[in-house]
Amino acid sequence: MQIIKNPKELQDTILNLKKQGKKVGFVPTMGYLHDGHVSLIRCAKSQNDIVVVSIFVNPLQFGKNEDLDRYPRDFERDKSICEKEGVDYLFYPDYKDMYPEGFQTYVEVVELSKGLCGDYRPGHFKGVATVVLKLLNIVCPDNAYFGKKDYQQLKVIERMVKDLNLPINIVGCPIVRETDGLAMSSRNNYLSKEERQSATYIYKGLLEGKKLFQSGEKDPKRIKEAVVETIKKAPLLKEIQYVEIVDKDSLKPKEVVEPGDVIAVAVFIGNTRLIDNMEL
Ligand SMILES: Nc1ncnc2c1ncn2[C@@H]1O[C@H](COP(=O)(O)OP(=O)(O)OP(=O)(O)O)[C@@H](O)[C@H]1O
Ligand SMILES: CC(C)(CO)[C@@H](O)C(=O)[O-]
Ligand code: BAL
Repeated sequence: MQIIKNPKELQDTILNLKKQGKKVGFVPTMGYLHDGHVSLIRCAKSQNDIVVVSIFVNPLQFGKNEDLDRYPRDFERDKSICEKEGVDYLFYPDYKDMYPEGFQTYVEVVELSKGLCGDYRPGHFKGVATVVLKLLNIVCPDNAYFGKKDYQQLKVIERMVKDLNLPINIVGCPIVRETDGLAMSSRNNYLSKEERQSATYIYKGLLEGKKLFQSGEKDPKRIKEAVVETIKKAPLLKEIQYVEIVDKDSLKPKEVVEPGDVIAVAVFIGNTRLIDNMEL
């Protein structure tokens, strides 16, 4: 596995490989890799000749009072996971490589960045779209892999790729969960033992919502109530930011719930903000 820090060097390397007819798969991450990331890497391995993983904690997508400084980082550990998974190139740029002096170009996917996390993390999806467009332009992949755990992010990126005619196939991958249902996330690392236990109520809440829908309920208010009531049982719950039932493509709230809609939640367990969702 080759580790490359310089964007131009990676771009030249990949363009050369593509001239040789190689198919390139790309998995963008912020590092502190877990089995959710590994599932994306394995999917990329199975569908491409060359796999590129990036690790970059993108300051542009963090709000002023968010966790940029304490976001977990362990490059050596990430490196050995990537090596073990057969990654070909690990892109590990510095801030100044991604945002050199004078940087002033941003991308905004206007409507899909509103609602859900967009309401609680102003500017977040502008930061995500901008860095992902840069990464896609640097890596020039045929396929790029994103987890459905960050459902709104996936939709924002799919839309950006479509709107800007990028010749890239975006692949959405299933959520990987711990055995008790908690969606894997680098931020789970912040949780104390008691908070980790409380966090299991998020998945339980989503399951309650799905169960109610499967029993015939179509009123989003009732389904939301069932989700909220269950999540409220979490002893160390600090705040439920949102529980919404949305259309899987437009992310607009539903009046009548249908198969394919998505229940999306964001909660604080202690000081840790966790998101999750479930397709109905
Ligand atoms: N449990 C998971 N299952 C599937 N994909 C995941 C999972 N967790 C993260 N991903 C995906 O991995 C990619 C990189 O995400 P990121 O590095 O931010 O990890 P994360 O665990 O989501 O971190 P965070 O705690 O910041 O949300 C994204 O496409 C994200 O959706
Ligand atoms: C897509 C991404 C790597 C952009 O920084 C990040 O938002 C993430 O890890 O989900
Ligand atoms: N996993 C999405 C990146 C973020 O929360 O900033």
